[in-house]
Amino acid sequence: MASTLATPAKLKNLLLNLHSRCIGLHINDVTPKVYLRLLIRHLLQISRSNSAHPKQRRRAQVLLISLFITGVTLLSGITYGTFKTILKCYKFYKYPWKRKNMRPLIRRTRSQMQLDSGARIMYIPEVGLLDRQSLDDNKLMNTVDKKKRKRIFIPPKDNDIYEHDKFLFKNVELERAKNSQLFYSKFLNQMNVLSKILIPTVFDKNSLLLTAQIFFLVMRTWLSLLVAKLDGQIVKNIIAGRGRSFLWDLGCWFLIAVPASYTNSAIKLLQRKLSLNFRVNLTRYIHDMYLDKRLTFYKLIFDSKASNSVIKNIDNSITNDVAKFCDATCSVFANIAKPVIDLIFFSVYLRDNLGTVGVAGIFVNYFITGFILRRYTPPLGKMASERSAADGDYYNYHLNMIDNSEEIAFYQGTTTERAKVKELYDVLMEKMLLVDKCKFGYNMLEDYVLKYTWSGLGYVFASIPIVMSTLATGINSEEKNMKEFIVNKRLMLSLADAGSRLMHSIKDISQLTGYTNRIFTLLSALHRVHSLNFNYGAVPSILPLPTEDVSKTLKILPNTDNSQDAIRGTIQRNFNGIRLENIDVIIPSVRANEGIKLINKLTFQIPLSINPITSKSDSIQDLSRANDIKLPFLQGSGSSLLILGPNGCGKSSIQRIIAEIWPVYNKNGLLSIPSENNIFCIPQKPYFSRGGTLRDQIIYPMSSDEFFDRGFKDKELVQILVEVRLDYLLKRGVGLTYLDTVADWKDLLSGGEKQRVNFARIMFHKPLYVVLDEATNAISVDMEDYLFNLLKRYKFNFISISQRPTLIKYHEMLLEIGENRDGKWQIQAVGTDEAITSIDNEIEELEKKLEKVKNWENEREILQKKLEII
Ligand SMILES: Nc1ncnc2c1ncn2[C@@H]1O[C@H](COP(=O)(O)OP(=O)(O)OP(=O)(O)O)[C@@H](O)[C@H]1O
Repeated sequence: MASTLATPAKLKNLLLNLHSRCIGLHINDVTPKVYLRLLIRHLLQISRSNSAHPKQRRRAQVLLISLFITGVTLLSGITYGTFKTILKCYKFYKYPWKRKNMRPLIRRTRSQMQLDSGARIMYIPEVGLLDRQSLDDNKLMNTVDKKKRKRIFIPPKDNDIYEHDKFLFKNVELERAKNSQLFYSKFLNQMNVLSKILIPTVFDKNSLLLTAQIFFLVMRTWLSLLVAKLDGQIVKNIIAGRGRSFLWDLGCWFLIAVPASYTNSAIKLLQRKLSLNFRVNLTRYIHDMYLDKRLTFYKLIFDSKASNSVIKNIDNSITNDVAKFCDATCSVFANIAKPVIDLIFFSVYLRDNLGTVGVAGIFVNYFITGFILRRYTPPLGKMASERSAADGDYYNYHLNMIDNSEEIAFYQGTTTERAKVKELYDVLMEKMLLVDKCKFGYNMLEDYVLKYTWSGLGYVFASIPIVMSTLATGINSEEKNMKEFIVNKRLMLSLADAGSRLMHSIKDISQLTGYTNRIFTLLSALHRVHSLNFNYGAVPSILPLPTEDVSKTLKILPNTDNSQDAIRGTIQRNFNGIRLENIDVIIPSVRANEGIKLINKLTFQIPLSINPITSKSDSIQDLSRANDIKLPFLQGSGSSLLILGPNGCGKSSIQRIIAEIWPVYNKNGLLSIPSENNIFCIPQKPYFSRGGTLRDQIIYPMSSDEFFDRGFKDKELVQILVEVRLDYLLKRGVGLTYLDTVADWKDLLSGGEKQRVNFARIMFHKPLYVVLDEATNAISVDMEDYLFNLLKRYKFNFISISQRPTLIKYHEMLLEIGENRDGKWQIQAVGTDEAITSIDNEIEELEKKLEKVKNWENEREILQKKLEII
């Protein structure tokens, strides 16, 4: 009993003694209320006063800083907790339906909204980590519905930035900086340009994160310094057998451990967050150029660097390379900043202990070893880039196989495909193994130098001051020496660690160089193609194709001297019709207008007569009217043109020129087209978006969000499906649920059905002008007849491209492209419906009469024979 009573008294005594012995503070009669204030005031006093004992002063400083850091950590934790609690209470009252487990009054079904400014707001379901792990997919979807959604604001695209950056990229590409600078580094120049995308302004969120990271890095180094000192102090106390001081220092040790562990986690979190933010910025930047109205994603195939692996496997570049680049940038920054800050702090501190010569010795050692390591670093950047390319090739080939699985199965092409996949896999493995093989020797050298040589030398340098002071004074104070040695050794090891991390980062920088180069190549290509002056890869001074005329082959292109001027045709938009005037249809290539010419000076227009005044006003009205399904069908002039010609003569290329995805090279070529809402091009190969519903396929390229936003109803789609005779598809589901079915429609629908969906798209969008490329070649004759009559009934103006003359009867005009591939063509009016029907009838009558000719001849012979007998 006595001992239990004595224990609190003993503890109290210990605490009082600790205060008075370690920092000279007497707290016998102090109440807990005033204790903290008194302690801080006393610590401040001692740490400032020159008369205080140096030991006490240092202790006071350490304590003050530890108290400050712990206070800040606790305060930020409490503030965050309070904020979260207030937020929860607010939501609890703001959304009563959540409390009562009811449905909200207005339910958001769509994932994004477009604002007037061009900005978008997206809603992403937030599902906690635990929920994800414990639920299967179906349950997950249900839970997502009930969980809160995260709101993401995407600012509108600023086109000026892209126009401005285009020149920055071009300058670095042309290496203009090389001439004006003494030291030129391609990597640094590329990184300089890319950094403006990663951190656009000084006050950007990312620069704040970066500052926070630097702050925590400095704090980490400083805390390590404190820990090193405390370590030495603790060892000294143990050896001297000072229990109280030992306990005091141990208390400080645990106190410092709180901010130290917080700092380490914060550094990792900030590095990850920064990397993700960089990825968001970069991906957004790429998407803005790659997926916009200038059709960069299509035109990239014509870029001068289209054969580069970065552009060839652009899917891999946009997804994998961007992520790797952002991770590598952040980790290189942390890997360099950490040791550099360590080196500065530790060397300043060590200079007091080891002297200038000692620190200089350490740095000379660093530089020599750094030089050796740099000398033997394998070209990791290049290898990383090659490995990434091989990765992309392998992945892409698999993707290609998935896309064309049915075709390959029909051809029984498994063996060939397997050989190709194996070859690509072997290349990938070889590249990966090569990287590891190259790293093997280097890692050995690195380990020997950094781990063992440096720590060995560390012991030498750490022992220098002890040996020197022992020699000078002749006294060997074990206790003091032990403390000094422990502190110096810890700092030396930290310094060696910092130095080795700096050396390790040589390898990381080398890898980063590879990724930077890939990303830079990707962005330069995107800038080139996105530019309004994109010249479809025209290169000046390229010889024209060899022709029969030898003298011609020797001639250097006159028109492509300046590649910017390669495209000289004129495009007139918002025209109330489609008109081509003197247009040379040329395959885009490096030879520009000297490339392969498919059709010469093509000239035609639909409708036949266009009033230039109505053209202007109609095009403005059309923008608001064209897509409104509630309005009756537009009563266009119903003109039609059929383009006939043999395979490969350039029929689809005319459609490409009308759709503005191929250029008009010749100077006197004039292309006049309606506003983009009024023209609809149906490509030869039907396209179906992946993972979409049947509704998404019918309304493509409109999104289902827009469909509902604009007040369209499913029943209108049903009406359209009835028109194109696809309504039987709906019977596969209950009610209209089949419209919501998500499937791989490209594989699910038959060839003819796919083409009929194309007609449903036309009926839904109701453009004034339609260009159809072999849009009915998989459809039966009676259905084809019905669909063309449908187009005529609703008075669409349409251009059909085909090689079947049977389609002539559905068109008013016929454009025939020559059989001889000499670029010649002719256009003629086919006539009205009545005329064609009458011609058809006449032909039929004549054919019937011809069938009877034989009978008549037989009859004549019989009659003649009878006459002879008589
Ligand atoms: N991106 C391209 N690069 C190089 N050549 C191309 C490209 N696109 C088309 N061509 C070539 O242009 C020529 C005309 O192609 P186009 O698609 O216009 O033919 P078409 O008359 O529509 O033939 P078909 O009736 O078989 O569809 C073809 O010889 C084709 O190989």
